[in-house]
Amino acid sequence: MDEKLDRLFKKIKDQTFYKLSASGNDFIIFLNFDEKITSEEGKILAKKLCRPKFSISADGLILLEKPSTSSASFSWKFFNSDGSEAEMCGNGARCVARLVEELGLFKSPFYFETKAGLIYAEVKGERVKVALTSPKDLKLNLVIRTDYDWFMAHFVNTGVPHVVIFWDDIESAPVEKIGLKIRYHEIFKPAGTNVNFVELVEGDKKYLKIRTYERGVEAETLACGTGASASAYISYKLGLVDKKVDLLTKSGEILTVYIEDEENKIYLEGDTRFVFEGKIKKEAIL
Ligand SMILES: N[C@@H](CCC[C@H](N)C(=O)O)C(=O)O
Repeated sequence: MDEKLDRLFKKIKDQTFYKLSASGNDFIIFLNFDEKITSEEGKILAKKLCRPKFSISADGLILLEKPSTSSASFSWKFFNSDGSEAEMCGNGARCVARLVEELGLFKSPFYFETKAGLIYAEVKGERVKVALTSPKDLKLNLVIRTDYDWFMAHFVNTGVPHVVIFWDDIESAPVEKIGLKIRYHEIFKPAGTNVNFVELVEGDKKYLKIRTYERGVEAETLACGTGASASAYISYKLGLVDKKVDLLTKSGEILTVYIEDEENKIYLEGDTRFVFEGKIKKEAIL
């Protein structure tokens, strides 16, 4: 094992890590309130521990840390499984809120700090509701040309960037083929974007079907909270759905989004699962 990894393993070998899942979007979480694990080490841990088959496997890794403001109970650093740091993660937010409540660290409702801003969380057993940061940079009716085809799409930032494309039959949506092309499309440079495919249900303004190609996972995930929120918000702005929408995710679980347009607020609610806690073995980071 190289010296850097050896030093990192010595730092974390006696620490408990936690694994939680929010509608199939799963995360490894460390309590890093002493900030022993640096950001650079968080990036390494995400890339090593999120690997399926060779390690724990997850869509992202989260370090919980002290807040920089008294209006927050804690802060976090969020890393995608490719090691890239993201400003926000809706399902990750639901998982950390469930964890800190279960561990008795904080009693919800509370706020916590992310790079996108303060996130409000309410925990009721396995069900967690979070308020995202206000949606920004809304762009409707974009024509996105790729070397494969052109697409009518919409864009909004719900803490992280999201493109939304309406698709007739979600089962047949080329999520990874087209997702990849749009995720890196020049109009979204340099940060890139997540890409959501959304199917409307005839005559039902309370229900959508969604699949998401996720930036930083560089694949389709089973659910994406900020993606569901972006898709519901854009559908609402286009007059296609009501203020409360249930979204059927790839995992088969339902995420519910509430749009408080007057406050420019989006609430995301769904179930969470607390699936594991334990210590890391050295081979998990080799
Ligand atoms: N799955 C997350 C999104 C996490 C961040 C995303 N991968 C990005 O880098 O933009 C969610 O539930 O919002």
